Amino acid sequence: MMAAKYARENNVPYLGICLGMQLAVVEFARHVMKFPDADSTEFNPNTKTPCVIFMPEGSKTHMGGTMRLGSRRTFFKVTDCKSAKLYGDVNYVDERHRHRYEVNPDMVPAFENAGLQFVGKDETGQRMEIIEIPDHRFFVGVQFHPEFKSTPSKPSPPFVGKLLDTYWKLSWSSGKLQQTLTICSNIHTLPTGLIAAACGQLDQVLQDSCNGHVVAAKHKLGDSSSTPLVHQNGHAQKQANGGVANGTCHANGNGSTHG
Ligand SMILES: NC(=O)CC[C@H](N)C(=O)O
Repeated sequence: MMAAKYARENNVPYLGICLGMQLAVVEFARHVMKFPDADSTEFNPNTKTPCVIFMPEGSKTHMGGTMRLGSRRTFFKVTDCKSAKLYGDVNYVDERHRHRYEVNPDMVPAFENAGLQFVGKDETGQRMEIIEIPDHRFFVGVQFHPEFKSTPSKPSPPFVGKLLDTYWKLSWSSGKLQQTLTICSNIHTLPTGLIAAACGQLDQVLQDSCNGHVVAAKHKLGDSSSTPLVHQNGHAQKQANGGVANGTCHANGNGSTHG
């Protein structure tokens, strides 16, 4: 909660996942909306300001069966937001879930009046999936777990966005993000991989760096049309001289070694 407060007040990039989003909401209620006893009923069942409440899915009582679990759909309700841009301006995303408590839907209008946006919701509009503070450089909370679908060569968009914004204070306004990424992608430094990941081109960059080249990513954010050219979990054969046969390389290992 202190980390969320510090990030919010000091314009430090913040990505809250599941409980991280819930705590950011409680923090916002306490310190922006001035409800000192705001809480999650998970921690204080008697709070007079229950901003996060038990919202079971499936059984309402059976322990173990009350969890909102697995892949669920999130619809973007605000199209001009950072999360929608990161996911490639899609209408919805499917991400994995694992929780029982959620933002109290009855308090959403009050939160929105105070400047907290609920940019992603489930199909009923009752379950809050993504929050953002529009005035902040990068303050994003997700009720789902983006890490579950994140892989080395296709990192999840919220993580890429947080890292990109940490390295550069990006301009997220319409049309500017692509321009900023194009400029950044010409800098041949560590973030080349990050840019490539954001553009769905990490496979290409890994392939080219195996061949001794470093290339700038050119495709637009969210464009996943590039064809993977390397083994992501692969079986390329490493030669005795330490080289990799056929110019192939691994994103995360498991190659066999000869000699
Ligand atoms: N995965 C989590 O962070 C769980 C958050 C919270 N304890 C819930 O069940 O809602």
